[in-house]
Amino acid sequence: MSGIALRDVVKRYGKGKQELQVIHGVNAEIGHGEFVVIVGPSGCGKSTLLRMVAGLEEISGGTIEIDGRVVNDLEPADRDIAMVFQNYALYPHMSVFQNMAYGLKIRKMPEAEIKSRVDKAAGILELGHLLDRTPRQLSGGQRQRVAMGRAIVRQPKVFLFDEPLSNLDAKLRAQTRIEIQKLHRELGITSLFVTHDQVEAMTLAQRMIVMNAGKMEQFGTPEEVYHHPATTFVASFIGSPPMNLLMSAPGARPRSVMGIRPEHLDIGEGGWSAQVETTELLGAERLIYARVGTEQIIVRSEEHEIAPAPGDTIQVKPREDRVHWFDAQTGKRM
Ligand SMILES: Nc1ncnc2c1ncn2[C@@H]1O[C@H](COP(=O)(O)OP(=O)(O)OP(=O)(O)O)[C@@H](O)[C@H]1O
Repeated sequence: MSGIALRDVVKRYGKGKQELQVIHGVNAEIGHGEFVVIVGPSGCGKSTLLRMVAGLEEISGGTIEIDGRVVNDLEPADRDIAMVFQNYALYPHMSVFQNMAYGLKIRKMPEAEIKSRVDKAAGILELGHLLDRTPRQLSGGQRQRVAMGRAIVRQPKVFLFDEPLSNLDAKLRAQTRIEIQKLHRELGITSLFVTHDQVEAMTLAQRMIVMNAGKMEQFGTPEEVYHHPATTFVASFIGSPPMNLLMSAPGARPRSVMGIRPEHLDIGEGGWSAQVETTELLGAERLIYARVGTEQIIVRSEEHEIAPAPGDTIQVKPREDRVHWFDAQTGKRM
């Protein structure tokens, strides 16, 4: 089974006084054919984790297995992985065909097999009509597809993606996201995908690893992570706008943080009195920024539901079955 297992994985950079631990014992089992996204803020260690799987960074502690085999001491070329980077790293003087074929050529694969693999990948990625162009003659999205094509032709056990969409504009990013999903459905190759963008993570992942400061905060499906965040960090990182986290709202419990998503605060009679500070119309919905006592809250309402002005008082009521409780000290879900 060509899954990936991370066991107590640790990373330290530097030596002696300069030593800095950036990954603190990560454990995760990624199933055969699964698409897993590693998401977290800048500097949380997600690229480092991916680069350790790739063999581009030494593993300071623990083990990484690919396909049931410990790869800690294997060179990147011997790990049967293919990586797609943010900067596509295409050879500018080679054609699209040559770029996609290059990795197979240096492995001395027969010409006919190379041609058949490149043609097949070009078909899947709709690059067939561009094979004679050089990267300069392509759009950003097309270049990214060539970079993916180069990974596909290798027929690796595992795909590793390091923020591959971050150089594309918003529209192209959404399109390429759909292409990557399609590709995964067709090829079913175990994939690890790094991004700092929670929307990208939610839409692409079968399961996601949420990282914070070198630790794994949660590993679950997008639904689990959204509806049952394991910590206050996950609650505020996933979801836009983030979950309201309140220490002193009416009904608060001692030493606890109450969590309630903006869409789970109903406007109407009863509940909390909230002073409106400002509102934002986003099209079909409106965000209302308000104050309950000393707490700041965000309410998400339907556009037609209510249009309060700054200074207005509205009544908001948390849906009881949608309230989350976290330990105020540890931030963990209770
Ligand atoms: N070669 C290095 N030497 C020392 N520290 C490093 C090195 N590479 C990364 N780090 C540190 O390790 C931590 C994790 O970095 P990493 O690049 O994995 O984060 P990231 O989550 O991928 O961030 P980003 O989204 O900004 O790329 C950071 O604090 C970073 O400064």
